[in-house]
Amino acid sequence: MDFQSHIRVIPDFPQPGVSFKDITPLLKDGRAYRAAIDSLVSLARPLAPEIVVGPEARGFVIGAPVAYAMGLGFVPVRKAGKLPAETVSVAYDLEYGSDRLDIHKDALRPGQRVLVADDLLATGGTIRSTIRLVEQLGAAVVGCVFLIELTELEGRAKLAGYNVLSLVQY
Ligand SMILES: O=P(O)(O)OC[C@H]1O[C@H](OP(=O)(O)OP(=O)(O)O)[C@H](O)[C@@H]1O
Ligand SMILES: Nc1ncnc2[nH]cnc12
Repeated sequence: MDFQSHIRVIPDFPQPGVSFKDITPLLKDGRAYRAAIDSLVSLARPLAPEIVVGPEARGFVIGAPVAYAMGLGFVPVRKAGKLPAETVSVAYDLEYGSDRLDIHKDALRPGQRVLVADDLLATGGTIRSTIRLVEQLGAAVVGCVFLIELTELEGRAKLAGYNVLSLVQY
C-alpha cells in the first residue's frame, strides 16, 4: 500500500514554514486506514507490548485501533485538565506551540510493557513527554510506532535508546 499517496501536504499550516502532513484522506479511506493500522500492528507485535498509550488527539486515532487489533487496552494521554481522576503531568514543546500533557495516575502498572503510538513524529517533544509520563508511573516503554516520521526534525534523536518505528518518512 502506498500510504504517502493518502497523505495530503499543506504548506504553511498552521503557521508559515510548517509543512503540514494531513492524514484525513487516509482516515476516510477504509482500505488505507485498515492497511496502515495492520502495518503498525505488524511492526509492534515483536515488541510484545501489554498495553498501548497514545497522546491526544491524533494519537487516539492511531493508538486505539492498534490496541484493539492486538487485543490490548488503550490509555489516553490528554492535554491539560481533561482527565477527571488523579493525574501526573509534564510540560512539552511542539513544532508549533507548547502545552501540558496529563495521564491518570492509576493508568499503568509498574513494569508494564507499553507501546506508544501516534500519527506523526516531528520534533519528538510530544512522545518524549508521553514517555516521561509512562516512566513516572514506573512502566516500561518497549517501543514507539508512528504512521509518519519527519526525519529533518530529528525527533528520533530525542528518543535515543528507544525502539522507534514508522511507516512513512518525509
Ligand atoms: O513530534 P512533535 O513535534 O511533538 O509533534 C508531533 C505531534 O504533533 C501533533 O499533535 P498536535 O499537538 O498538533 O495535536 P493534535 O493531535 O490534537 O492535532 C501530532 O499528532 C503529534 O502528536
Ligand atoms: N508538520 C506536521 N504535520 C502534521 N502534524 C504535525 N505535528 C507537528 N508537526 C506536524
